[in-house]
Amino acid sequence: MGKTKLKPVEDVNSEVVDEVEKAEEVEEQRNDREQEEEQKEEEATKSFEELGLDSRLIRALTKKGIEKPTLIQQSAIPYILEGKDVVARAKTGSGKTLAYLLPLLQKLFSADSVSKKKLAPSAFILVPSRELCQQVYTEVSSLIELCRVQLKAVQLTSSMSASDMRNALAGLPEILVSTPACIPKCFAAGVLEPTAVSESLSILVLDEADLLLSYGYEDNLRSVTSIIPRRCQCLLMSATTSSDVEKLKKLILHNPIVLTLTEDNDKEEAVPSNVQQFWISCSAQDKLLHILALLKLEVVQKKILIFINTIDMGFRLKLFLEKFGIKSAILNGELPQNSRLHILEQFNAGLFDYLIATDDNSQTKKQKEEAKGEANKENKKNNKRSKPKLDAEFGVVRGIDFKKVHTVINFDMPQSVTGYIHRIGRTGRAYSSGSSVSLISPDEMEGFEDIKSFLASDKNKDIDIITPFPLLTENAVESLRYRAEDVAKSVTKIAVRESRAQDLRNEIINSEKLKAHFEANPRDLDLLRHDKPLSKTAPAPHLKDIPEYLVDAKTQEASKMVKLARAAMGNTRRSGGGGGRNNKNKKRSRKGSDPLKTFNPNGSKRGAVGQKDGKDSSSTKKQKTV
Ligand SMILES: Nc1ncnc2c1ncn2[C@@H]1O[C@H](COP(=O)(O)OP(=O)(O)OP(=O)(O)O)[C@@H](O)[C@H]1O
Repeated sequence: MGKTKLKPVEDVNSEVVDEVEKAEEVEEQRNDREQEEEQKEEEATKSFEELGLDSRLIRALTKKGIEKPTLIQQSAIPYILEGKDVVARAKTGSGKTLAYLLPLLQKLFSADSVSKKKLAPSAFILVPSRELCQQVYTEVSSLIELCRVQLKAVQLTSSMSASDMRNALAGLPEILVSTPACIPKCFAAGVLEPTAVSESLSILVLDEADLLLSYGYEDNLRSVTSIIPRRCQCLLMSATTSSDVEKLKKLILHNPIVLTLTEDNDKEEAVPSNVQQFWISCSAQDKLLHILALLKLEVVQKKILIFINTIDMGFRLKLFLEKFGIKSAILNGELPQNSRLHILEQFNAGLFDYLIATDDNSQTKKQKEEAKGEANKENKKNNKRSKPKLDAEFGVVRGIDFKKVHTVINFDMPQSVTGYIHRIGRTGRAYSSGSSVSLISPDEMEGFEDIKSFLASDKNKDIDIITPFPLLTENAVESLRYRAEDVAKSVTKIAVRESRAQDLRNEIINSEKLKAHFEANPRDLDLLRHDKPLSKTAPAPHLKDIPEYLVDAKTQEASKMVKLARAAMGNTRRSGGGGGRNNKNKKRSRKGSDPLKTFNPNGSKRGAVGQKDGKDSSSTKKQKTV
């Protein structure tokens, strides 16, 4: 039974038109900024050749579909090739990984390092999480393979046994990718000799530097820095600034070049301008209803990454969506490592469209302590209902390159501005575009205001960079209320607890299978699916399909446009985004196909919003935008 009285269509329309106008203003500003940015980039664009990169690397990049360097790559590569220590801060998704990997590899190409195998690696790349470790290792290995050079990279994780670590290092790799915790572990196990490291190490990279200390790696880093030779080149990469980065800078670097591609005085730059940010106000209980409306009425584009703050909420959401025939997968720090990596790979490969993730920002600090405590308690058998062990090196948000995510949904709001920036940064990577929708309950409003005021441009303080989501009418949401509330009631705490335990058991079994499978077929992605239903009963047919009479005309149109846009964007997607600024026209056409930028609640004809003001829609550049 609907609790809220439905508004007359005219009221809804005028509300939507107001939203449209506000959104138009923001969009105008965004367009101007983008144009300025593009102009700046065009003026400053250098090719990879001009940056002094080796032809083998350039060929490898071409094979990956990457043709032009991003701004941070243009700035950092020449300095790194010169041998300078560099601190680089640039927004999420701006290509920082290649900014250090390309010159690092080029330096190792030199005959000296290739011919004389050393007793310890020449380069250490230290990252805060296992997921990132895997990602960087995959990237560096593929570059080595494509360049056809005799270099070897290995990755170590602190869960590896001493003998596994010894085996990994036996081939005398030039590059070691790991979390900082592994290095002291290698020293303690006699797998690496500190003196050999002092002699061999020529490059040290600290990636996602802003996180390394907060993840509790300070002691580990100190034991590494105590043996770093003075001649070793040190690189520090981060997306946000923090006192931790300053601390690391002092601890490790010598007269570094500091490259800052996000400026403090223009903080909205912290989030890429190709990400449109929206919000929806609703009560905490109504969040399930709103996410159902967003997904079921298809007014947001896939693929979609949904952030929640607790593992239980993740399962509740998955079970809830499942009842409506929406399949999703879950990613959290309680899952075995192999499963996590596999879930990421499958999501990136496009095997499923919805991923529900908890991130480090919301829980890792607290849970890390729990994780450490759990590890210490591991042998105590008395606690029958002890919580599952969490991985202290889990980190799904920071630095992870989710491929082709179009929409990020904050089902729960992150607890800090930095957390928000990193979450939103999972879309709009490199040259692609994306959007975000945050569901804000009254309790979260204060934090949301903080985020908004942080992101507000100093130049335009009054313009909200995060605007109300325009494609969901109240009528459309209310039409689903009865079903949503009914189903939400059926997802009980017990059902959530049982599903969580069951999922963990399944993934532990999967993880063993995966371990063997990955060894035999490292590239095979299709062994196990992670978006299987948790509930034993199939979704009721009447919940799976929303009948047309329940959806108002505006929402139907919005949904149709989102679908069309998706198809169009799929067909016109640029490979790797590498065409960069040469593809300006393509960029425009992508934008033209984004319904969040073209939807007009007054009717299907584009330009009607401009016409409402008596302007000729065809003559106004920004007539269309929402
Ligand atoms: N020059 C380029 N042209 C096109 N795509 C690129 C380029 N450089 C990197 N990319 C792609 O952009 C995506 C984001 O790159 P990367 O993960 O290095 O970003 P990042 O700056 O490290 O982000 P974060 O701060 O979130 O870690 C990757 O998929 C990468 O392959």
